Amino acid sequence: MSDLAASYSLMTTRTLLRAASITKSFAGVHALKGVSFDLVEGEVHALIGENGAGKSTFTRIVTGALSPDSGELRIRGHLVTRNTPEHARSLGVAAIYQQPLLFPHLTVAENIAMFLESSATWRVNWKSRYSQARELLLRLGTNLDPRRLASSLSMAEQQIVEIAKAIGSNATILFMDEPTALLGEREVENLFRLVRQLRGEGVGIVYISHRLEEIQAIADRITVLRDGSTITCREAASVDRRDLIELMVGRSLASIFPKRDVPVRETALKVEGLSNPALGLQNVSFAVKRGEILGFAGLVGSGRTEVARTLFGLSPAASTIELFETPVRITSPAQAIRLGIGYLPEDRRQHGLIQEMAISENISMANLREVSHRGLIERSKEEDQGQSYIRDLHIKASGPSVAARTLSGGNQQKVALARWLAIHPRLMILDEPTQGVDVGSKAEIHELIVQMAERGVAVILISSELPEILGMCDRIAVFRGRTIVGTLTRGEATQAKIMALAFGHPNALCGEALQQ
Ligand SMILES: Nc1ncnc2c1ncn2[C@@H]1O[C@H](COP(=O)(O)OP(=O)(O)OP(=O)(O)O)[C@@H](O)[C@H]1O
Repeated sequence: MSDLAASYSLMTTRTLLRAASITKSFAGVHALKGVSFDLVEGEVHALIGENGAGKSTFTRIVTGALSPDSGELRIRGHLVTRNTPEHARSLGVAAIYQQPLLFPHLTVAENIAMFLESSATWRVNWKSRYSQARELLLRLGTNLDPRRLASSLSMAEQQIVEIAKAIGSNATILFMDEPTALLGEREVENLFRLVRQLRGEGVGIVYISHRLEEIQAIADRITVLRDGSTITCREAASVDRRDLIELMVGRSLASIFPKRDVPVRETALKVEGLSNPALGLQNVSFAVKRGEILGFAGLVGSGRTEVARTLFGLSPAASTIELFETPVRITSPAQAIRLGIGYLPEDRRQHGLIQEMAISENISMANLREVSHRGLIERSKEEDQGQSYIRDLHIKASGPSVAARTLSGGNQQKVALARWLAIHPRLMILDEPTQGVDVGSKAEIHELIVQMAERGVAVILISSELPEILGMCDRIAVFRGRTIVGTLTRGEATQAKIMALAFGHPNALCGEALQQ
């Protein structure tokens, strides 16, 4: 028996979950070829792997959303032969996903109650619903109002409600699939504090993330999946970031942030005193040149995404901006696209891909002219275009005609990016472009961004990952309170300076102040 098999065959009283040789195929795609994994009480066990390695499929099998083709699954000592979401929940399994799944027209308290109360509870005790919700949210270190409608919450706030739901159900086995993807630094710290607290209470946490710094900060053990198989399980303290990357991709990676110096050309976009009362934006001023990558840093809700939405015409501003020396007032996304503006949004479920449509249709959507002849879409042209992006962006898919929903999260992100590359933008706004993307693909997306800059595209890069912002950008505009509070050049920017500006530390107003 191999060391790996031996370690998985040991089942102690502290073992919460044990999966052995799990396999799963989808119409010819071998998603899991033999996954073994175990989780003990009071540990954070990270599950990592490239996009498409099988992490979500494994999660869905343990949470009862999918049945495995073969293999053995034991949850808290029970051999699970026919799993369902209800059964998994009754055994103490809960999961939090990267994309919150709240009912938008219900309040925070109602969303939590819907999840925790049985449908047989007809008499609604509003007072206890609200106090229960408030108590859970306070445990998470937030004073979010339980009476707020879910539709009014930011992505980070929605994620916090998801976590409150899981915690409220007293889960002892908690899957967290990219839980920090939509959170800012402060929320991540809050979450980690809570994860440690839960671990101390004996909860076992399966932590899935592409952010290796996070894995190293929070995990006790790490299991690496590659192409649907378990490659290794290690003590977190015994491996470094480079080891993890090599174990995940099966090769070594030279550089994660490959920013090359690109000559900066004339001004592409000049924004002066931009306000958008509907989004709370006030007096935002900045400029970005062709060939330049301008970073937008700041906490979630600080105004970064709101500026992007305004520039793309999703929520029009009252005033004009100057695009390639021409004053324009952008009132719709269609107009923005005609003017050469591409926008990869942060929330790809809402504004990103159409899940039932083919990869090629999703890619051609914003520039149908390129694949049409005399007003009619030529499917073969569309598929050729899809195939070339599948090749260039290393999208893991069997072909351009498969539905977007069959792709793993990271590969969907690449399809969303391809859509905007296909419009040949002059100004590209990328909101968290590498969110949920594995390290290898991340390096590829960074390379694509640099190539865009080399072709003279002006790029605005919004990211909550400071190493990404510092590694990729020529200048960094820092947001706080829905305006820009300062910009830093590549040379002067440090993580500490950006954080100080973002949090409003009085001694940290370095860099050129934009609000003069
Ligand atoms: N419903 C489905 N139909 C067809 N193929 C699927 C389906 N669900 C998953 N797959 C395939 O199974 C493989 C594993 O996908 P999975 O989503 O588990 O990967 P992952 O490790 O979670 O990736 P990511 O990090 O991108 O989220 C991928 O090749 C994916 O395309």
